[in-house]
Amino acid sequence: MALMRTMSACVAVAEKAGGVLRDIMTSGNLGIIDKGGINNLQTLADKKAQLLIVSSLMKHSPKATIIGEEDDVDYTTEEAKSLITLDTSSDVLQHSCPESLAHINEEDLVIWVDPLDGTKEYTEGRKQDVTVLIGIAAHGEAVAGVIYQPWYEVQGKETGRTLWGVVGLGAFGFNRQPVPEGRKIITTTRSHMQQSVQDAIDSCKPDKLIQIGGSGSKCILVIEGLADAYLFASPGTKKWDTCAGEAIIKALGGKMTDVFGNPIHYGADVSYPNKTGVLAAMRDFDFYVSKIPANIMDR
Ligand SMILES: Nc1ncnc2c1ncn2[C@@H]1O[C@H](COP(=O)(O)O)[C@@H](OP(=O)(O)O)[C@H]1O
Ligand SMILES: [Mg+2]
Ligand SMILES: [Mg+2]
Ligand SMILES: [Mg+2]
Repeated sequence: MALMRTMSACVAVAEKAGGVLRDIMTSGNLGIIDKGGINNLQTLADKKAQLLIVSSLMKHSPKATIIGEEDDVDYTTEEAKSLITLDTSSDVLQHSCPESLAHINEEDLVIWVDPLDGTKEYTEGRKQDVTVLIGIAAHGEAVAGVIYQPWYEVQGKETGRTLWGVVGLGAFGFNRQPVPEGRKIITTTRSHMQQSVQDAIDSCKPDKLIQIGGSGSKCILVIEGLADAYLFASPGTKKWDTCAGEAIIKALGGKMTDVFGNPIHYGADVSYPNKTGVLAAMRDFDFYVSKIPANIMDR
């Protein structure tokens, strides 16, 4: 039961954090900082949303390990206290914990927090690419996750939406399109393109390529059947980019690994970077793995 209790808080705080992203975008004062490297930005929204998420979860689930993307956030301030919420999601709490995860205790949980995924796109006003990601791992595996999309449009209104899932229970909050047999639409980065990424895609000979910002947004394309694979043959993403999406994709019967088909480990002491890239698909997973050249990351 610990997992569902913590998950219910993760869903509620992801939605609240989405409100922070909307408010800061509306204010027009993004406070953009360059963290170094290629298109590796931070804004006031990344920091404030992480402050809200992590201080709330520390209070709600104090025995869990919580790891957030931004490393310069001070949780001891008055602002941190004022942002704490102990809200939970009744949508989550109305489900029982799947049998396979019922033995997990709060201290077994590692929560990976990406307060704003798609920061580069956020700074460019590409709001549809932006998500809040909170993934929960237990014994090194992604087991539950929430993706909140603050600017998702319903009938022309930016109402936002929440996708969440638990392995063994299922996933909720989206519509999966029927997908034609054998179709190969690949989605990948738009702001971190590299030769190795292009080469891996080319060897899969896709019918179409969709380049959008954010790891969460690309997971959503795969989840909804608008893309068949998320392929990024490069280092660059970190555990907080992939944990939530992996859990939801797995809950639906799909798979996410590195580009060679090796599992991604999410234990508290793993190194953050996904050094050997990301591959996710709901079907034909082995096809994509079979097309990746063994030396792809050396290019
Ligand atoms: N070369 C790189 N350097 C730093 N971050 C990278 C990166 N490649 C990908 N990422 C991070 O991975 C996430 C998805 O990237 P992309 O949009 O290129 O697919 C983004 O998360 P954030 O926006 O949370 O930082 C992005 O910053
Ligand atoms: Mg970032
Ligand atoms: Mg991210
Ligand atoms: Mg981020």
